[in-house]
Amino acid sequence: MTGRRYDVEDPDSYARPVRRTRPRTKQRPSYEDATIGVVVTIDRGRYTCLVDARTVIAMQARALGRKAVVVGDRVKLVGDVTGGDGTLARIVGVEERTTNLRRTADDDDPIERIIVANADQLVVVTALADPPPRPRLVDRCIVAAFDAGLEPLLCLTKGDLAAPDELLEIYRPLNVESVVTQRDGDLTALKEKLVDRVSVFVGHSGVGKSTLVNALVPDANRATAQVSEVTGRGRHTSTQAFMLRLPFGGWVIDTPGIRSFGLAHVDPDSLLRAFPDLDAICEDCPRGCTHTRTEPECALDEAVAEGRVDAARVDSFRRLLDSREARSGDSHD
Ligand SMILES: Nc1nc2c(ncn2[C@@H]2O[C@H](COP(=O)(O)OP(=O)(O)OP(=O)(O)O)[C@@H](O)[C@H]2O)c(=O)[nH]1
Ligand SMILES: [Zn+2]
Repeated sequence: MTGRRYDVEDPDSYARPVRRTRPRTKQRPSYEDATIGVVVTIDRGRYTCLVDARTVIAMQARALGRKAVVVGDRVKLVGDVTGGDGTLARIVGVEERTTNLRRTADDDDPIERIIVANADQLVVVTALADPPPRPRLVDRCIVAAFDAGLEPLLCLTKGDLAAPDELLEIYRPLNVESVVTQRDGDLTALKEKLVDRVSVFVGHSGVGKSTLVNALVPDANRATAQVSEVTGRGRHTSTQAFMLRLPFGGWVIDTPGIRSFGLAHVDPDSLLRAFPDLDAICEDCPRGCTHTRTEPECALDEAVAEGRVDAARVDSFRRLLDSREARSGDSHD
């Protein structure tokens, strides 16, 4: 078993207090000499981190407690951080996150989870045809993005099969950015949106997400294969998020295992924050107003009636609010 060689050295030796006579708080090592790495993928307790251009495999030190480490996290590494064959570093800390993309517990998975940390854009990949677009799923992705403080980007694939106009019209009132792509087509517009940013790609099976990622990161397959070789854990099962460096600057995080976004944790005001114009209007709402269609005194209705805001925009915002409710068919399969 290849995993054995990792056990030669006790992975928790760094975390253990050296002198037991000191007060507890002072026993903690400061890890001032820790190296910072970015977690690019996780597989059964092995964290693949990038330190500069080096791949370093690590495991969590016990000192970290039950704190979850996710893809995109910037972590403090100690121990052997050379990335040499058979070496294993330890994660002793997680840097504060700028964003948290999360999903609520659902039937498939009873735990609320952070999926990805520190991303700034959510690329919702949808085919214009084959398979047909599923606007409700797109809505739910957009809600997850706004709630997490990520900017949504609609990426409409298979532009050779159908025109994007109808779908774009649905999202126009929300001012969501979009690009249309097709296989072997010009990706300049998409690349311009991705450059120097950390973008999470989501989309259900068959929309052409892999085709896209492979076109953007020519050695994507090699990178994932290499990691499974280094971790000695067999071929990458393709169920874990995987962060890849874009050759033109920035990162993409492919999320093959994310089949749905549970949204029960999303409260109306966190979504409202993504709509500053509507947010300002809602200052006049009664306390506890949820701004949905059924609210009798929501200030949005008055604003629409007085022509202070585009009715379609309010409608679209409320459609997003409604999409939080779970329904069968919300999975991306
Ligand atoms: N016509 C057309 N077909 C495309 C385009 N992009 C991808 N496809 C095809 O659509 C199918 C699905 O593409 P994938 O890239 O495997 O899709 P995926 O979203 O990664 O799907 P999974 O691998 O199941 O997660 C493949 O047969 C592709 O060749 C496109 O722009 N136009
Ligand atoms: Zn309201």
